[in-house]
Amino acid sequence: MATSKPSNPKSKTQKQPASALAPITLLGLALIPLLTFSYLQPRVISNQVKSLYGSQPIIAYTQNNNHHHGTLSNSTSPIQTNEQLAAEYSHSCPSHAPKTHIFSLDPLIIYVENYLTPSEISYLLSLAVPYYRPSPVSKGYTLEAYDTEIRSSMSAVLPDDPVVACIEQRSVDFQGFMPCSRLEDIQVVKYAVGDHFRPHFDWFSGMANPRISTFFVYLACDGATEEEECQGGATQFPHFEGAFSKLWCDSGFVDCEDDSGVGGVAFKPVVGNAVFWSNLYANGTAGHPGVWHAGMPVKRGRKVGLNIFTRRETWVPEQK
Ligand SMILES: O=C(O)CCC(=O)C(=O)O
Ligand SMILES: [Fe+2]
Repeated sequence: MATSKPSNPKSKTQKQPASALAPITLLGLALIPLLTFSYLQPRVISNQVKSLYGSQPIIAYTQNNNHHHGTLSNSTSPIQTNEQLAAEYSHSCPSHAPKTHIFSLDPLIIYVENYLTPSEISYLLSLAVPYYRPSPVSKGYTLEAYDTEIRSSMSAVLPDDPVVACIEQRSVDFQGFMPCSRLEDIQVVKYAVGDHFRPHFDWFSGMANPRISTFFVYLACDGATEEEECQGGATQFPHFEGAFSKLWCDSGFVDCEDDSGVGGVAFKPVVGNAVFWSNLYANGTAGHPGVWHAGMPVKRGRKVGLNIFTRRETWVPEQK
């Protein structure tokens, strides 16, 4: 069953439960031309960035079922164009049932297969293009700073958009139907060869409104040719101390040949999949040392990911 769509996709208000959908669906149908029109308009987006979008190239990704990282291939379902996807998502968010695996209870780490569909991934990759800027780092209490020794990559804060709104809704529903207002604007991050993010917490001490959780979703891991995959670029949790089944290695989700010698666990960039973790201890205090994590250097090709951060309280864009 589809999830209803807020009339303003970026209003980040809670969506209606499915049972209350009928009148809203009718209203939604009546609003389609309006929303489609609005999708084609320039949007004012978070803080600094203002831009037009709408005619980015469509990257044809297809479904991959073989659990290895790389681009998506061998589709069974047709890929929608960006325009089709935006029109559909403006009407209602489609149902989506990703497959979840608890990796660890303490810290809480959940692995999600197919968190995003191939069409959504193509869409986000196109949407991000005009917004890439060098990725900032947060240093203690200071605001944005740049230090490529700590973090080298390009980040794109995504604009107000119907597909983004549905992915945000999916992300708060996953977390017990939280209000959408707790989410930061979601961010695409792109790593070329040699790019990395040194070990860090997404939460830091002194954050007035801490990031309580993170989704990191893999959008691309590709190389020079269509068949080639990226190498490196795992998301590593060097202080993770728990044991896990060898099946995590066999599935291709965890890099068990990691040669960095630091132990812990490293998740490979498997396109479409996500790692979700809580930055908190079970009693709600931040931050759990087991989720200290890094984006390992990319050794070949490019890796693109999506950060979805949830705050404890309503997120105010200026807030760091
Ligand atoms: O690139 C990764 O695997 C992790 C990225 C990350 O930790 C972040 O952007 O905060
Ligand atoms: Fe991080």
